[in-house]
This record gives sequence, C-alpha cells and structure tokens, in this order.
Amino acid sequence: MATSNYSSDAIESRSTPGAGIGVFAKSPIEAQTTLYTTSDEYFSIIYRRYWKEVCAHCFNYDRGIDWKVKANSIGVVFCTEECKAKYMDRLSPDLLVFLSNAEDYARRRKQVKPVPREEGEEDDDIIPDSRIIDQTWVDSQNTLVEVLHAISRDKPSKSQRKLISEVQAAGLRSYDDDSDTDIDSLKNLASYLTTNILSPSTVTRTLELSTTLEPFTLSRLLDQQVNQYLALVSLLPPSLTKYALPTTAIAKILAVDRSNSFGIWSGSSDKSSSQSEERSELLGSMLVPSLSRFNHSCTPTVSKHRYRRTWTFATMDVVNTDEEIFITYLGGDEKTLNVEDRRQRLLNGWGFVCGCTKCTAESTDSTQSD
Ligand SMILES: C[S@@+](CC[C@H](N)C(=O)[O-])C[C@H]1O[C@@H](n2cnc3c(N)ncnc32)[C@H](O)[C@@H]1O
Repeated sequence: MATSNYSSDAIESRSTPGAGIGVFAKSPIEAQTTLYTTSDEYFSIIYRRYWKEVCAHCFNYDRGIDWKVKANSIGVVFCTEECKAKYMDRLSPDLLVFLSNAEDYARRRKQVKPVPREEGEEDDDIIPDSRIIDQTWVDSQNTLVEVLHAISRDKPSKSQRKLISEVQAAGLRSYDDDSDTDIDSLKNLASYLTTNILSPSTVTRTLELSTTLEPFTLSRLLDQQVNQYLALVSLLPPSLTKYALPTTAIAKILAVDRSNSFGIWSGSSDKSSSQSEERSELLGSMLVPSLSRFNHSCTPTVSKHRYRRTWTFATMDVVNTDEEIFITYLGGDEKTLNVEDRRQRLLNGWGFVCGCTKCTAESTDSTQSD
C-alpha cells in the first residue's frame, strides 16, 4: 500500500488554542498547492448495503453496478483482477482465515431475530454515562483474556468451549430489525483488528488522536459492541491472537472513529467532478489518522478531495506563515447554514462547539443585536 506524504514541507502540526492540535503553515503557501496526498493503510468499511458495488481495494463505484470479480468467502468484490490481486497479496493465509470466519459469522446475523424491547424501553435510548462506558470496557478485558486463552489451546476444556459459544451467541444478539446495521458494526470492529495486523503503527497513531465524543450514541450499543468485539476475537486463528487489541483501546478507536472518520460518498469518486464532495450516497467510511490533525472552520482554507482510495488536500487560497489551515467538516453545507445550525450540527456530529472565526464573529453579532 502506498504511504502518505506531505507534498509540501511548508506545513506542520502544532498546538492551537482551544482545539488541541492543528495544522499550520511554516512558510507562505500559494493557492492551489497540494499539501497532502495519501492512500495510507487505514481503517475502512463499505456498508453492507453496497458491498457488491464498491471495489474493496480502490473504492471504485459505478452507479450501483455490481462488480464481477469476487472474493465471496471474505465478503468483498473488486472492479478488476488487478485490484483483487493487490488486495489479496496483503493478506496472509491466517488473516484470510480470520476474515472468512468473520464473514461467516456476519452472515449468521441474518438468521437471528432481534431481541424484543422490554416494556417501557424507549426507542430513543439515552447516552450512557461515560464512567459506565469506561467501566464496561475495563470489565470486559477479563473475558477477553479468557477467550484468548481458550482459543490458544489445541483442545479447549469444556468450560472454555462453553465460554466461546456464549461469547459468540452474545455477539449476534441485536435490538435492530436491520441486520445490515449490525453487520456494519461487526465489520467495522473487524477492520480495527485487521488494521492492527497489517499496520500496527496506524493503530498507534489513531490512539494518539484526541476526541470529544463518547464511543456510543445509545446505551444498548455499548453491550452490543463489547459482545461483538469479544466474538470477533474468538474467531482469530491462534497465530493472530497477539494482535487482539485491549478492550479499552477498542473503546478509544470507536470514539476517535466517530469524530475523525471521512464518509465515502459515491459522488466524490468521480475524477471529473468539479465539487470536492459531491454528495449522493454514503457507501462507507474511512479513518485516516494522518489526515486527522486538520481542524474545522466554516471558512475553510483547504479543500479535500477523494479519488478512489486516495485523498488530496489542497489550499484554496494563499496561506501566510504561522496561519492555521482548516478543512470543513460540513462538506459544503457551511455556506448555507446559519451560525446556530452550523454549531448544532458540529456539536451533534463531532461533540465540539465551533470556535472558528466565522462562528465567533456571527455569534457575537447575534448577541449584540439581541
Ligand atoms: C479531527 S480532530 C482535529 C485534530 C484535533 N484538534 C487533535 O488535537 O487531534 C477533531 C477535533 O478537533 C477539535 N476541533 C476541530 N475544529 C474545531 C473548531 N472549529 N472549534 C473547536 N474545536 C475544534 C475538536 O475537539 C474536534 O473533536
């Protein structure tokens, strides 16, 4: 897999007041300068609904047509034999076993009926307290260790076999009628393990990123994701058990994922598209740690564009020395929304109150005119 590179050495990461770390210009940068091109090893998921339509290697999507080159046993398709060869070359035989096990397991979810909600249980469940979230992940580490012991043995004991079957049954339990949603969640967790096997340094860099969000929006998802993760670990071949991430690391990656991932939108695959993010269908999402240091502004100075698997970030205007460089997290909607709506969207989606110059100026204006 190609690595990332700063096409310009005129930028660097630095602390920025009120927003952790950001990206700054070390020297003046012309407009339309490419700052970054990357096709790093990163976490990614193609949503189950689209798995037959999006090339697992390069993310090529052609108006919803199914690709014919397949690797059915691991639930992926490719636009060409060349993409298939590149994708499969990265996978060791044992990783292939894990991915096939995970795919078989995901298919079992289709046969499971969702657990009916208890009487009085609200549909719009509440966000669990962050101490409960932390404690649940910490507590599940003991089970993880027991699962790892069990699967490392040639002949697991009766109680170990029971543990594995309980863990696997719990991972399939769901409250959602839409089995695709559960499969997406499973496959997302499987991509964390796969990334750790293929590129442990990507996981290390991800764990260094800051986030203002909890990993869950609904309390019922907490148990579900813990159980799904334990079940996935039980599917690892013994040679790969050393790549099982501690449960607290999974909680952190889930939280980072929520606030740092980029959507894979069908429109932005089109090279001739004049828009950087022409939105139509959301095919999946990807988390690219090397691109995650850019803060948001409602007057962005950098455009981001994805062509297939590769992201390119380029300046839209001249940037001066020591100026912070911003992208937009709102995909162009910042141009039409008012300050309240922009801030609300960023708070809901990313968990922060936007402190960009535009929001600060407009919120001061509205306070003064009140
Ligand atoms: C993708 S990360 C950007 C890098 C991050 N600043 C860091 O230190 O790793 C997104 C996080 O940066 C902060 N952030 C980004 N843009 C911001 C803004 N306009 N106002 C306030 N905080 C912002 C928020 O904490 C947000 O959750």
